[in-house]
Amino acid sequence: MTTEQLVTQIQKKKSFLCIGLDVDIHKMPQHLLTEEDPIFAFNKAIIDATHHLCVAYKPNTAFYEAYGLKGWKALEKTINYLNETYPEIFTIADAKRGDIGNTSSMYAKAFFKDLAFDSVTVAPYMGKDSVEPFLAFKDKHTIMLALTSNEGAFDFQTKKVEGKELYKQVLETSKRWKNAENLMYVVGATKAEYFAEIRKIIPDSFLLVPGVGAQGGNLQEVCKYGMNKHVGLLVNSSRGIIYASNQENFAEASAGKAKDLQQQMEVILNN
Ligand SMILES: O=C(O)c1cc(=O)[nH]c(=O)n1[C@@H]1O[C@H](COP(=O)(O)O)[C@@H](O)[C@H]1O
Repeated sequence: MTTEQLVTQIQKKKSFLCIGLDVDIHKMPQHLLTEEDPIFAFNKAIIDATHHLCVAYKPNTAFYEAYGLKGWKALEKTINYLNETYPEIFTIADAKRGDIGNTSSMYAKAFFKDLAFDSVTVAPYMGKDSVEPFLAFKDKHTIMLALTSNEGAFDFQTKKVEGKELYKQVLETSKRWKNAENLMYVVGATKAEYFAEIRKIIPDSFLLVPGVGAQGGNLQEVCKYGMNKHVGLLVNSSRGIIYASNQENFAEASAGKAKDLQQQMEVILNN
């Protein structure tokens, strides 16, 4: 999917919501456990109930890898279902990959070709040759960790190296890489006070913003400092939406939570 197509969807749906499909079989409605593939059954129900309220879904691969082959199969069924049924949706494999060049090429192939995701999250730590293999894919997007939502972000990312915070160096340096137009960045919603500085370095890039909902990030604050003229934000909530209820009506309850966020986004977009 191109960035222009993503922007069109945001304008059409009046939403820049990304729903995180972080499935934990202990938290899902227990009546689904009798299904042949409970993880896929859960995802399908959530997707069918919420697809009109969001523009992206983000399965975090950890929640699938934890269940071995069955989990990977459910991930494959989920991305195929999204691509076949709702091709207008932007898909994110939250895998946080990155390795020496030839290994990164295989990771890129796994998520962009075999599983046909629109984007994948990547760690910047190993540098240019670990990220460029992902950037080589046309109309695919590499979402690089910049300033993450967790407490540990202060261990390295905000530390100054040669007078400048590491996350700023990540942003400035990566802008010069080959096919950098395919880069997006992760900035945590819990770090709203950093968005203005970040926008000075990357005014036009899309930002994936996790941390609204269960981690306590504030949507209005994020938008105030992080939004650009093309919106430029994908705000993610996972647990806050998908575990709204573990009863028979779980999908409806998730749609209610998604609608709450979508309506707040609509107000922001109309202002
Ligand atoms: O890359 C991510 O998506 C990510 C980066 C980050 O800084 N913080 C963060 O929470 N995430 C992911 O975003 C999701 C947040 O989930 P909830 O806290 O349940 O909304 C999880 O899949 C996290 O792994």
